[in-house]
Amino acid sequence: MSRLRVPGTRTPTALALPALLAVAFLLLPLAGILARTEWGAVGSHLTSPGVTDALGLSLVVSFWALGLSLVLGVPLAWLLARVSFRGKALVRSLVLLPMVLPPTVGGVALLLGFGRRGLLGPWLESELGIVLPFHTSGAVVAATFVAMPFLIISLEGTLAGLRPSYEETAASLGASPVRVFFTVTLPMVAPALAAGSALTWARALGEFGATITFAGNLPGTTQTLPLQVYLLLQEQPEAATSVSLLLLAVAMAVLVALRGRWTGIAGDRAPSRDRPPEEDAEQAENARSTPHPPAAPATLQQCSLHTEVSGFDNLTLDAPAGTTIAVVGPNGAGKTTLLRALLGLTPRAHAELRLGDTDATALPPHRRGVAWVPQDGALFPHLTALANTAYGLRAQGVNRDEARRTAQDWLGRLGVGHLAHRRPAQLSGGQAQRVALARALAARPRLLLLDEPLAALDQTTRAQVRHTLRTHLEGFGGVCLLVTHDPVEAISLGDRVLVLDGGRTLQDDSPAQVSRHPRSPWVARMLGSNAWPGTATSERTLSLDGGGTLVVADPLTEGTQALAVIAPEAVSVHRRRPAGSPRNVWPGTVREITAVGSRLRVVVSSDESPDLIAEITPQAASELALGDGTDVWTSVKATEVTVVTR
Ligand SMILES: Nc1ncnc2c1ncn2[C@@H]1O[C@H](COP(=O)(O)OP(=O)(O)OP(=O)(O)O)[C@@H](O)[C@H]1O
Repeated sequence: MSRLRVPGTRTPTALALPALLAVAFLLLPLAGILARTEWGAVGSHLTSPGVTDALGLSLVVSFWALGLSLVLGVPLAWLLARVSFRGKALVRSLVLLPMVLPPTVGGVALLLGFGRRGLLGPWLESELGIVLPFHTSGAVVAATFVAMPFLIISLEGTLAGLRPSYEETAASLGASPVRVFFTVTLPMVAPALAAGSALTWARALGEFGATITFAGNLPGTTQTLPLQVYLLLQEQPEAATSVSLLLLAVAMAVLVALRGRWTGIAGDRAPSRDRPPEEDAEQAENARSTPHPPAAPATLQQCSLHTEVSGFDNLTLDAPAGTTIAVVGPNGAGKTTLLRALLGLTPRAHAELRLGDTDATALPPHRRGVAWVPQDGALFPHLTALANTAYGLRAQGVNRDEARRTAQDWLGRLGVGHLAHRRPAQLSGGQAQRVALARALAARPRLLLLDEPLAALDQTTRAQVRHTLRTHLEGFGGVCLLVTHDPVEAISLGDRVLVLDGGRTLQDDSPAQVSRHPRSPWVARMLGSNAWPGTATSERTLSLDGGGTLVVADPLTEGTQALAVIAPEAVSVHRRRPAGSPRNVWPGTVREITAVGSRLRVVVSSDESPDLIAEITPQAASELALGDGTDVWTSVKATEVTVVTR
């Protein structure tokens, strides 16, 4: 393997010298221990009764300290990472304090807090009969005091970095908060928890200052190994060296085992692209495979939807069972807020929610029966596709075998049955989306929420997954809300299109109706049409907001605000001014030509009208010799203009 050296990064001598000195400074004491160890006597030193007693005590104390740190520190780390409360910065400083405090000062503080004459000590003694100083429990308290911060800070950082969508999705599949914590949160932070635990244990094992100050140095009771070393150093220096060697070896072993982990390898890994080589072939095969027929109605809940949302979003929505509603709208329109309100996951909007006969308004997210597929799928990275898919059923109390059978069946229906034992990192984007959908459907939701389910996929995969999605949405008994920015998705998947703007319903119609009569320029443009707002100046004339006039066929009342929608296919492009029937003719200049499928979209700018998009065949474009900057005439028949009054 060749090493790459960035040009111009020669090791500067001025830095190398002090750096080498620093390494030597750290190394020399360790070398001293190794050099002065009487190797032949190490065995007898380490097996002498005093040392074995101290070793046993050290293990007891350090593991108790670790246990206490886990019991107290994990909840504290969770609160620090997840809950905002007053005084949080102060609590965090308090947690870090033992790391920077001289341990003897820590010992004095413990005496004043928990000692016989401390704040809590007398109560502990009179009520519980516990006296900590000169007792093993005192050594445990001292070790916990100095070691627990290592656990808390490593865990807090990882928990804070964990995307909430995993836990929220788990709740939407029916898992209670406790179940979510043990089956999603903890496994995902396991590497950080293990690293923090190892450091905490090592720190507790090596604790000296606070222990000797608070708990004393009683052989067999509080005299742990580090205290033993201190004692031996005065009476038997060779034995002290051997015990030091043992502690050094333990510390090194912990560091080697941790290599780099402490700095936070969370479970929240970016999906690696380490797909097995057979993947592409499988994907191709997968694309060809026909999905299973939609789920049998018995496994699905046929529920209608009635909701009244207030807060940032203000709308009422009614839909019979089996309806798919495509939710569209510009950025910030409140689409995600609507979904989160239905899930019960946001304080920004409140949803009165009725699903079939059930009033779900007051139910917590995991009892609503509202399954959510977030944009990235949020498949649990520590579980296989099968376990991911079985998750909702398990959370709802279905036994393991049955849950797995049903999950396998759903994966099969979505054409990814053969990937059941893969982890999410070993799936392609399209496969992961199918698994995420299988997971949501397997949980038998009453309402299904899909947040841009195809956004992360490339064009080809998108078309395949869209097809799969359509097949399964047709078989889904409940109502499905599907947020999308893609007009093709909205029109091809939605039975209805709900257009939001500023948190309100702008339009809620069938796709055909929305395409024909878009209620805002944004919707019209999203659907690819020309949309010109204006005001009627006579029965058939619209004065356009962007300048110019437009003659329309539908009669208008003077003064009416209206939106004129012109499909790009209805725009004709000419090199000379056309004679004859069209009532709307403008001179202009070609500003842009782009290919859309087998046709060309031509954008024409004009001084007499707003920009106009025309769609023509490549043959027509070549006959007209069109290019950027070509002077042209455009025309639109009055009968081709759809007028939507506002
Ligand atoms: N946690 C939050 N705190 C405060 N404001 C928020 C929060 N989340 C969203 N918003 C604001 O609420 C409004 C609606 O946001 P929302 O995410 O629902 O929009 P959206 O329609 O999903 O947009 P996009 O298409 O960009 O995803 C936006 O103005 C956004 O800035």
